[in-house]
Amino acid sequence: MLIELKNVNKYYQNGSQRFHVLKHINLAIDRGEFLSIMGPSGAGKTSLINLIGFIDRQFEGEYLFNGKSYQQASDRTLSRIRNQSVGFVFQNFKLIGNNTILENVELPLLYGDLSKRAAKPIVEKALERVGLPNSSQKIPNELSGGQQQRVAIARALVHQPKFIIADEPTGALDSQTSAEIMQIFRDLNQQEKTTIVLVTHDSQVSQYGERLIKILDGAIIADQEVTPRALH
Ligand SMILES: Nc1ncnc2c1ncn2[C@@H]1O[C@H](COP(=O)(O)OP(=O)(O)OP(=O)(O)O)[C@@H](O)[C@H]1O
Repeated sequence: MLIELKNVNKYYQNGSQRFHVLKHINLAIDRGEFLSIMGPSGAGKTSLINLIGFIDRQFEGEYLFNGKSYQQASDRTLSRIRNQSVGFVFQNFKLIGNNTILENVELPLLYGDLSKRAAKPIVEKALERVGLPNSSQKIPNELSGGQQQRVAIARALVHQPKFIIADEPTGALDSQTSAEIMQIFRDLNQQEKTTIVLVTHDSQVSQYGERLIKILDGAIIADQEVTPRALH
């Protein structure tokens, strides 16, 4: 199992108030899965993926990644694991505006100690993979929203992470562009066996995955297979 959460509980402390944001979460995600997470605003989706993505480890219970717990690891170890293992894609792309597309996408490789010269062909290939050849010298503002999200996907993929976390990746896109972006995720999952954990409000978008969990008030209330029929 790639990811295993065992009886995870999380609380936010605000002054004297203690808020139970994740309740008894048991969740196992295998290599190669494409899991969508749905739930209303405030249900705890972001809290859950922050934990899975090694951003947050203030929780009770167990998180095993490749069978190993990092709950007691140093901050340095945790960021190393995060940089090596996870590719993040966000709703608002989070590209660096003053940097070229090449500079944005090469970052995870430079963190991994590759030289710029060695990174360049890998970046070009990743941009081609997401349908954006010949744009590496542009800056993000010269691209459409959908194109910027393609760049963000290339950046998330370029260092071959163990899994991708996509947090509302279509939230800022029109429906046609959303469908194009979701098709890229589906292709990555089906052709390259990329493990994907996707958060969405949009039930249409959740149908691109193969498994759907629903959370409500911090608890998983459904865990179901997405049938191909549901695609239409
Ligand atoms: N740092 C924090 N301190 C206290 N409460 C918090 C904190 N972060 C989130 N919360 C609360 O926890 C609940 C769950 O938040 P979370 O962001 O995980 O939900 P979400 O499902 O991702 O919502 P959205 O879809 O709006 O992003 C919300 O009620 C939120 O107000």
